[in-house]
Amino acid sequence: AQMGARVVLLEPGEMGGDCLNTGCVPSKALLHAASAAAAQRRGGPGVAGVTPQVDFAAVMAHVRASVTTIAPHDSQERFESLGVRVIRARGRFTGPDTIEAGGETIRARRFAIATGARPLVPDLPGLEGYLTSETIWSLETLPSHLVIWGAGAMAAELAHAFRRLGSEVTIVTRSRLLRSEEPEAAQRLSDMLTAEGVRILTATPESAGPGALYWPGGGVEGSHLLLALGRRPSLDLGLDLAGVAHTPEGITTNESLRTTNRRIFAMGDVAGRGQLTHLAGYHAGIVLRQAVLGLPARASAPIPRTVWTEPELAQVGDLAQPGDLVHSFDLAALDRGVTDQAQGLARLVIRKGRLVGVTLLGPGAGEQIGLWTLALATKTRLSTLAGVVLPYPSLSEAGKRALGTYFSPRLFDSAIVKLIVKAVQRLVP
Ligand SMILES: Cc1cc2nc3c(=O)[nH]c(=O)nc-3n(C[C@H](O)[C@H](O)[C@H](O)COP(=O)(O)OP(=O)(O)OC[C@H]3O[C@@H](n4cnc5c(N)ncnc54)[C@H](O)[C@@H]3O)c2cc1C
Ligand SMILES: NC(=O)c1ccc[n+]([C@@H]2O[C@H](COP(=O)([O-])OP(=O)(O)OC[C@H]3O[C@@H](n4cnc5c(N)ncnc54)[C@H](O)[C@@H]3O)[C@@H](O)[C@H]2O)c1
Repeated sequence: AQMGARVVLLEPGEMGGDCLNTGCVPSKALLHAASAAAAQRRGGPGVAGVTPQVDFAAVMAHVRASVTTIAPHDSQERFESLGVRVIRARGRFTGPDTIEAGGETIRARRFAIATGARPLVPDLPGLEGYLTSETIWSLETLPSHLVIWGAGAMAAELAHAFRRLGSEVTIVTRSRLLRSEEPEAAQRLSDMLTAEGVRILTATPESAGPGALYWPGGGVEGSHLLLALGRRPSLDLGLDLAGVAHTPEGITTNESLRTTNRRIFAMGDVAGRGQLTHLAGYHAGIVLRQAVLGLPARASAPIPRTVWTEPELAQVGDLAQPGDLVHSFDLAALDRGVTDQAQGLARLVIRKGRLVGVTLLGPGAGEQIGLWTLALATKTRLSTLAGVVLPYPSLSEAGKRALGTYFSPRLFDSAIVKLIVKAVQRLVP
């Protein structure tokens, strides 16, 4: 709209979507309060830890206040002030270039589908009265025992937060915690959650009750059950009438995010290429270039991801494949790691002399991953990265030290280097 296009926005729910109302923003606000509680409980060297006094109603007030403080940015009023026509109704395609919303039929040259995803609720006997990422934010009292089914990013973050605020927490999972993340970093994070008292059980539930899951020979009974089994793309949009192909994983798109109908693009969670807010924002830019400016664009940038626990687990690029070189550095071996009693690691994946993936586990990992994302996006050479001067003493040095373990043997164990040094020492005055 700001560039002069005529734009209609359809939204039946809260403006701002999942991230603002039920995802990133409330979860990070909750984690912030949980971190304060953990800091009190932990204390520090020569500083006694104390039992935190948690006022859960006040914690949730902070969660809601965070949402309402950010909400004006995504509000109907703001979009209208920018010249967008906002219709607060669900859209459904009625043909290849028409969509119906709120009793109106809208014909358009271009469409961008960004309908997001909804929590996966499995068909399980006795499953009722459960919480999801959409309903957990209206809790008024701290759950005495939160059972979380699933072990992805949402489970890790919310287990962490509720445990630190004082709930007993049990995660029930069919595999390890954060199974799509780098295995050692995920295992270390899992061990840290366990050390804080989160119970992790491996089981395949066959029935449920209020706050409870049961499997052959066992089960867990808590006060509340949270489903964290992933989110399924919202596809009930009349896509077949519009000639838009899709699978249960999302709308089928090419690298330019075009669907099987040339007029229609898909972006964000519904495109089935990952579920992250910054990915959705990146997709929006790719679609805008084509739909508004008529320029070509492809979604090919490296996308970082962070699990916002303490320590944070941040990754960009590829995980190691057979044949890759993996170089790591432990925060405990770093000067700042020693002074700050920091736990974590930096791990680089090198393929054919090029950096292809980075994992950081540690304080501030989510902030530091930006630099590595730039390195991957610009295909920066390893030698250039090794030459970057970083502030001492910082935890960001871990990545550079990991790179050092790649270069050291090449520099210090090389007969050629030794010969050159000998010659230089003899010849240079
Ligand atoms: C607990 C939790 C924590 C998260 N934390 C993070 C995080 O820290 N960082 C991060 O990057 N991501 C995080 N995410 C993921 C992030 O919230 C999503 O990836 C992001 O919101 C996706 O944006 P989107 O625009 O694709 O979809 P959404 O934000 O889901 O927006 C889709 C919108 O489409 C509307 N809609 C649906 N159907 C129709 C229809 N037929 N017509 C019109 N409108 C329709 C919906 O009402 C909704 O408002 C988190 C998610 C959860 C659940
Ligand atoms: N910090 C972040 O960026 C952040 C935080 C929270 C959520 N999110 C996003 O929101 C979305 C939802 O989060 P999530 O953690 O629910 O999804 P997820 O896909 O990350 O994890 C789903 C978990 O459920 C398990 N699972 C799925 N089906 C199952 C079944 N039938 N039985 C047993 N286990 C099953 C999976 O093995 C996995 O552990 C994700 O796409 C995630 O990327 C992002």
